[in-house]
Amino acid sequence: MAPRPVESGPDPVTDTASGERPHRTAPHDGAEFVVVANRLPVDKEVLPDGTVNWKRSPGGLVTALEPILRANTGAWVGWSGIPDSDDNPDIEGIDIHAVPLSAQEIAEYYEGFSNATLWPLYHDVIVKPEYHREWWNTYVEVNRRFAEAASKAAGEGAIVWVQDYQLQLVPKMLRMLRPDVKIGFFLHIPFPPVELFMQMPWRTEIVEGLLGADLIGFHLPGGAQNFLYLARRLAGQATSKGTVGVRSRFGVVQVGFRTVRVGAFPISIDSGALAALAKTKRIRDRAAEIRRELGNPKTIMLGVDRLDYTKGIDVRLKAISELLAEGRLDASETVMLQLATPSRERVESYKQMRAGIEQLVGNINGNYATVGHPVVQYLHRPVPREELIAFFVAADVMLVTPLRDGMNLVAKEYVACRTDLGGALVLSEFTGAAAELRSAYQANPYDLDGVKDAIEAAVKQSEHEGRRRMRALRRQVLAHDVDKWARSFLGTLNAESETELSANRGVELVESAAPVTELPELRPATESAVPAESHDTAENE
Ligand SMILES: O=P(O)(O)OC[C@H]1O[C@H](O[C@H]2O[C@H](CO)[C@@H](O)[C@H](O)[C@H]2O)[C@H](O)[C@@H](O)[C@@H]1O
Ligand SMILES: Nc1ccn([C@@H]2O[C@H](COP(=O)(O)OP(=O)(O)O)[C@@H](O)[C@H]2O)c(=O)n1
Repeated sequence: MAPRPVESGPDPVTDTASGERPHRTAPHDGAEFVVVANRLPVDKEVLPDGTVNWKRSPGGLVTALEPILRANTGAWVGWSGIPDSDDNPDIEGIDIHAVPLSAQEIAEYYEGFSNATLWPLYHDVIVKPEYHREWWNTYVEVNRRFAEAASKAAGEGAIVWVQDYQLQLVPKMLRMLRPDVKIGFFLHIPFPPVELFMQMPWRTEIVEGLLGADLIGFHLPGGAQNFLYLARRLAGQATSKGTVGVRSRFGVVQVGFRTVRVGAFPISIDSGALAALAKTKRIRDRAAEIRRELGNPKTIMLGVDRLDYTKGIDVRLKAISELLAEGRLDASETVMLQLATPSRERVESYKQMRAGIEQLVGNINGNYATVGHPVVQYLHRPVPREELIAFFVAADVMLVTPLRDGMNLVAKEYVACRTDLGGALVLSEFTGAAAELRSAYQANPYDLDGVKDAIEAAVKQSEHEGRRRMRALRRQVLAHDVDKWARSFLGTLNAESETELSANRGVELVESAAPVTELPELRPATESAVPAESHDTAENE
């Protein structure tokens, strides 16, 4: 069978509802730089007196991109997070283009295809992905609306940066509407192993959707390599064959006359700002107060997560329960504080997981708490930013145990906050962060004995060992912040020729293959950090 070119005619992704090819929208004195993300960079807050306030979202993406947006006539295309709302908040310096979603679209595009199909499929099928044709149709339709909004927002020759798994069809749709713009795409979650991706009924459409971009970024080289393999096998495109590096040795897919680059750009946090805040008297005083409020135990362990089955909250609770049973942890001198932000609460797998975790918390406290002294303290609510930073400063051991996580910014935030070189980080090997944070106490979250050993080692570490490890972790996190992430991605997107990217010289294209339906013989690496190549870590420098 002949290879299917990406830009071949009528298909469900790029055709309009009327069956006509989309028209290029009229020109373009819009923004020079456009971010397209599922969510807007602001959250709606209704004050007690009824007035509406739009608060900047706390995430790293907004922090990293806001200065670039303000410096360049920037626009942001996204959903407000509210059903059926035509709110279009005014944000100084950023042109906001809200994409309204109906209740049905939220159910089918956001909760359905994004979070009950793609999310579990891309996270190692920890729960079973659901494949429903109506969800897919709504995903296509909503992606089209985002592409149309981006097309309207972008000025002639603009740079458009599309974010994440909810919008994988936007690059191709936008290219059809606006061939003049430069398109980047970044995937914030893992890109799955080929064998798992092949389950997806619409796998070719997704690969082709992404190939509409000029640069496709992943957190880890393994994800980039999985994608290159699929571009060759499913979309029939010629691809480079060398291994992909971190912010270097970019892969290449040749799509007709267009060259699509594929690379690894591990995201990070605003580490300098966080460290500065963590050092303030206000935060240090609050951290000391938190320790007192928790009864001044010898060891405070902390978990900070969205309540998501990928985060392995159950793993750490089971490990703690067994350590207490075996007398390796003493309930009278240990407190585990688990902060869990409510997330995707209408998705069935999230409801089930919440019930399981709350039962584990109850079991541990039932067995080991004394009156007025629960061993596990569990808060199911959002926590204000400064309070969260004080928790990081107060905690002796940070537990980050996901079964799979694209990056995990919490691990980096904890490290950034430990300006005192105190504390210890227990980190799952299956996070993106594990490839960089080599001096953490790393463990395989599927090996409960290994997790227990890592927790025990972290709790019992000597001060000297703790300082040595934290110093190395901090070097890495401070040297590689979110600004470096945004600059390296945009710098690569903007580089006109391969020779501008020194690492990209000598790319050899391997021949394209016909699309396959059977599983490939050669298995590219999973996106796992195991076995991890150390990302050019300042830690090791
Ligand atoms: O928008 P929600 O459905 O409420 O979910 C929140 C975000 O979760 C995901 O975060 C991922 O991105 C992080 C930053 O790159 C990364 O560290 C983490 O490992 C990922 O899970 C999701 O990718 C975002 O789109 C969501 O907005
Ligand atoms: N209770 C909580 C939990 C997380 N967070 C923040 O949410 C972000 C979570 O990012 P992450 O990369 O660890 O994981 P995802 O939730 O993006 O999958 C971090 O910036 C946390 O500080 C929060 O503000 N409050």
